[in-house]
Amino acid sequence: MEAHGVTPVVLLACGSFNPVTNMHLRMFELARDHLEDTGQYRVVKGIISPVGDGYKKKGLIEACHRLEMARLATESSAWIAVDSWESLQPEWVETAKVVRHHFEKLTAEQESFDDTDTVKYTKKRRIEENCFEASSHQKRRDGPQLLLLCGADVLESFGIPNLWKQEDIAEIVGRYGLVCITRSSNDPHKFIHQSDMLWKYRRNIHVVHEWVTNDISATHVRRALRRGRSVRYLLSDAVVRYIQQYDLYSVESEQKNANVVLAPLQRYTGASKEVTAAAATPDA
Ligand SMILES: Nc1ncnc2c1ncn2[C@@H]1O[C@H](COP(=O)(O)OP(=O)(O)OP(=O)(O)O)[C@@H](O)[C@H]1O
Ligand SMILES: NC(=O)c1ccc[n+]([C@@H]2O[C@H](COP(=O)(O)O)[C@@H](O)[C@H]2O)c1
Ligand SMILES: [Zn+2]
Repeated sequence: MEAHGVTPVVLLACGSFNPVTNMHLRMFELARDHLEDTGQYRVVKGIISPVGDGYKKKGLIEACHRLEMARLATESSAWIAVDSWESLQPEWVETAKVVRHHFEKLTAEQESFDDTDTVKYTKKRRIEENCFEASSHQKRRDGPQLLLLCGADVLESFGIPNLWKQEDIAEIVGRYGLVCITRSSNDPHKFIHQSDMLWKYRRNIHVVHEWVTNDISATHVRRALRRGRSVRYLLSDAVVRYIQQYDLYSVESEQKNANVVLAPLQRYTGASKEVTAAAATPDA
């Protein structure tokens, strides 16, 4: 039983995880501390959802390896797990759809958990209320609230033309909510202030300031690996061993999708699959 007024929360992080770094895991810890410190939330679970190969990002290695590395990295966590659904889809899946999928899964789990006559009656009444205003529709049910967890670069990517559909951004921040971790060179507060849509839903966006600036990025890690440099302590030891075992990151692997347009840009612009200089994948 939750303390009165405390909302259980599940955090969902979508991304390439190519490979998963210690900073990806830190994001979850930072978000949990921040949310629980408000006294309003209790974070019950964290989910890492690696993107499918259909995303076509430059240097993106096979999902099976990215999934396995994420599994190894989360083995020592009691509350963060990896979910393979997104990465197993044949085509790239919009993030709004991934969030929806996990929300429906959580709802189904909750329903099978509290399937008693009394609860059935309450649920029937809720269905009749049929209210979908902002993230309040999540709070009307007893199940946890689902929040998308991301770094400030992903939030700022909402402003890149033809990368995100406006209705998807509205659904993510309006219906579910977002936790955004600051990242060097990004200013999420300024970005929210400058966007009418994000400003409208600002109460659903939790900005977490990372005071111990940590600029690990998977791009830096892949660069170090193909130069034969150590990446120890940037990734968990099990992930480092796995990368060595399968010799995962090389000059060749970085050329994967080098001539292919990123899936969302292909989908929203109808661009041909071949890349032109202007449509090259943005790096983080
Ligand atoms: N150092 C960091 N600080 C804050 N957020 C981060 C950091 N590294 C990754 N993230 C966030 O983790 C999520 C997954 O990111 P992603 O897999 O793209 O990692 P990345 O390190 O940015 O990789 P790449 O360099 O390949 O883009 C994104 O929401 C991203 O913003
Ligand atoms: N329109 C969209 O839904 C959209 C666009 C761009 C990236 N994304 C997602 O954001 C994440 C970004 O990952 P990267 O930072 O590794 O590119 C991925 O999970 C990707 O699927 C979603
Ligand atoms: Zn990135």
